[in-house]
Amino acid sequence: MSEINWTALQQAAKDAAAQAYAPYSKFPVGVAVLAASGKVYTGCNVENASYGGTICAERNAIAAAVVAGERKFEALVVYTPQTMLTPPCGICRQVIAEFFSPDAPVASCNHMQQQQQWTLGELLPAAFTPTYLANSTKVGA
Ligand SMILES: O=c1ccn([C@H]2C[C@H](O)[C@@H](CO)O2)c(=O)[nH]1
Ligand SMILES: [Zn+2]
Repeated sequence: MSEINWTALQQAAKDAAAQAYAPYSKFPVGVAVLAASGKVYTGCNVENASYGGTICAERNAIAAAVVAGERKFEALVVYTPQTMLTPPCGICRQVIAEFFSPDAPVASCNHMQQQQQWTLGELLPAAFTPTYLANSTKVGA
């Protein structure tokens, strides 16, 4: 694994947060993901008048990377202009687990230059991953 440039990832996540569409929550979020290719992709939260249609910054960043051909990732950074450092929500943890290994770092940073870090395995232990599907036995087949 290459050395992770946290400062660059934090700046990319902050720039993405500036594009957040969050008129309802007023809670802008930006995310940067580092792909195994070395490229960085970003996403912001995109809310909807039908609140359940909202998509988090994490999932938008991962989707942007996937459409560019990426399938493996080394790090994810969340930026929020909040005093409390916010980890990804449950749905996003599941989407992160699809493409990140359990020991991959997931970090949260803010406008106060603070950063907190977890591994994906800490955020989502015993994750349901594609491995389980590959090992499935068809009942009745
Ligand atoms: O890690 C997080 C947490 C929340 N949100 C978004 C969803 C919604 O637009 C707003 C408030 O929950 O923040 C994210 O994008 N990422
Ligand atoms: Zn989320």
